[in-house]
Amino acid sequence: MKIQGHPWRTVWLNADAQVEVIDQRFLPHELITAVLPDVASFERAIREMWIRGAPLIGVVAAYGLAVAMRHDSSDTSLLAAQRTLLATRPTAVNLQWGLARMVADLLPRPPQDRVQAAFALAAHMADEDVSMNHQLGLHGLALIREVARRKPGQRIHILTHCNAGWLATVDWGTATSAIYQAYNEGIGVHVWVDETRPRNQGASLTAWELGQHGVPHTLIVDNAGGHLMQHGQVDMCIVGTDRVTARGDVCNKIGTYLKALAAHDNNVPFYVAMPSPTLDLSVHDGVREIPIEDRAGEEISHMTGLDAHGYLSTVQISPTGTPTNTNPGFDVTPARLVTALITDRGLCAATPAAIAALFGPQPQPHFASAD
Ligand SMILES: CSC[C@@H](O)[C@@H](O)C(=O)COP(=O)(O)O
Repeated sequence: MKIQGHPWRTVWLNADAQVEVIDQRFLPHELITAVLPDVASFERAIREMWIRGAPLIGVVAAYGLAVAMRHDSSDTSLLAAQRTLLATRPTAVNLQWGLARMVADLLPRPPQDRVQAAFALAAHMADEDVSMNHQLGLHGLALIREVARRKPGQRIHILTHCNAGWLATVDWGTATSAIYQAYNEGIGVHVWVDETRPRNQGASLTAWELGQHGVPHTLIVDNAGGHLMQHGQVDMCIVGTDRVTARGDVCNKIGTYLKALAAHDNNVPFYVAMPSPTLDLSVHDGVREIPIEDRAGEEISHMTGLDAHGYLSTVQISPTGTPTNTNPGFDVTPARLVTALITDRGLCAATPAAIAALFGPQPQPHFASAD
């Protein structure tokens, strides 16, 4: 998508053939990029959320293995890099998926062929992410067009949570892909952007990227969604996901579940945009089986933003010593609250039968243990 009119992706190979990313920690206030020269820098970039969002984590991790091969293309180096990167964030299945796909391709090759093959596959995965997101956006677009037909001349209000925009992917985004495509064809969309405490990905990232593209939007506090739904001000919710189970449970940023409950209570359709790599057929009961990332308490007790002089600064908002040791990064929305999954293969009911029919059995990936 565009930043100040110029097309960008979130990850690319620069003129020196180094992997470069947008360092999202500084958005929306500063647009800073970072070069990732070795596995340690990839580990930091994923763990400390310089880059984030399930699809992007998968692709950046794939590039991390390519860079590892450049330094040492042995089996030992490949598997060690896989283990290191796999341990960075537990919830988004795309991380396992991206690493496993790379290892399955590289391990059978002689070490001297691995660097070229690794960069080629990582680039292919980046391009594939872009086309899958575009494709699933077309299926979401059909849903938005349908609402537009029922409300001629009126705005279509779409609520989204966290950032499942292009910054969470290589391009287009998942939840935002349909929104960008609807906007591009002149449909009057308006997005309610949940701020998404504690890290505020909605306020800092979704609001920024929608604004850069010109999509009308309003930032709301996380607690406002239910009220807006009760007053008929939300036509549909579209969120992204970090992992969908074989029976259709959806893991996504903390707070998604509450939005799904409110949507259910108010007959507002609740859609989940899911590219194929985010489906994990090895998991059924999302609440019991998906590992939920436990994050630092400072995300609750502190906030970062611009101060009165325009400098980025961090302030404490809770009393010194208040316990903040419970900070789950994600929650699971049970399948029964999901109206449909918007996937690159088409719309899919969040049921075991519909998911199996559309996605079939997955080949077993080659996973290294994270411990
Ligand atoms: C297309 S991204 C879907 C999800 O990854 C997104 O909504 C989300 O939960 C991101 O979490 P984050 O912790 O910022 O990586």
